[in-house]
Amino acid sequence: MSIPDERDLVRPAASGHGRHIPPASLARLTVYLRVLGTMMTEGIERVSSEELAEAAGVNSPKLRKDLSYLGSYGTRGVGYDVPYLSGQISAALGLTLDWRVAIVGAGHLGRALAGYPGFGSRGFEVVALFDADQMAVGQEVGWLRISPVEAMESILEKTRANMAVLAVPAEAAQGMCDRLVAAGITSILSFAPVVLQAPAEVQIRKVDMATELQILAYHAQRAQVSALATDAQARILR
Ligand SMILES: NC(=O)c1ccc[n+]([C@@H]2O[C@H](COP(=O)([O-])OP(=O)(O)OC[C@H]3O[C@@H](n4cnc5c(N)ncnc54)[C@H](O)[C@@H]3O)[C@@H](O)[C@H]2O)c1
Repeated sequence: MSIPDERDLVRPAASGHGRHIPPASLARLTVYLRVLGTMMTEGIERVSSEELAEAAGVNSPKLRKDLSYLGSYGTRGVGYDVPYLSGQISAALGLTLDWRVAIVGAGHLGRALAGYPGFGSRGFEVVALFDADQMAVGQEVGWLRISPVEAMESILEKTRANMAVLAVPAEAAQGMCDRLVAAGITSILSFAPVVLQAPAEVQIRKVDMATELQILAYHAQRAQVSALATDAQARILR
């Protein structure tokens, strides 16, 4: 490992807490958190910003900027304290809270999410899985049993769910969103390909793989065009 830069030691700075973190930085913080988690399992206690940035696939000025949103700054020659920084990012992302997730819709996606073992270690516990299909109700997915959507409100209360995932068809999404909001859920991740309406205090995140693929295709096409242009220029100069 290289010698850590002393600016790398992260200290809490009261002024930084509660600052708005831009979405791109927020996304990168989750990557730093994952990298730091791996470092902790490897017993690494300190890391320089260059090493952390390289492991996360970003440049170190960007990493420093992202960490500045946590109210963190460093002191020359020490490096980041890995467990401390990890705790600091977790706190900023709200992961030290108890997130109890209910999944609505136990089809292909809902079952895959409910059966994924990786959420627990990242602070999310799937506590309920609902479906409208009576044939699906009662089936086991991992350690969960699919509950009837008719009983959703009482089960949300009993399980103290505070976050929901919508994995229902588009036509059912708004109705289920309304019921979740009426039941007090204010954080919803939706996979349904539809724009959902909800009060301003409700956070809705939409996951749209098709959009992501389109963006990927756009970048791939631009890279191709630029490679062709470079090639053509090289031919002319030859
Ligand atoms: N965002 C993405 O990248 C992405 C990818 C795949 C699928 N999707 C979307 O995710 C959703 C689920 O996809 P899927 O492949 O799992 O579909 P699916 O048909 O396999 O599952 C949908 C499930 O929802 C249940 N359901 C229907 N109405 C319901 C209601 N009111 N309450 C509770 N359950 C209800 C159905 O019985 C079914 O089990 C769809 O809207 C789909 O378009 C999004």
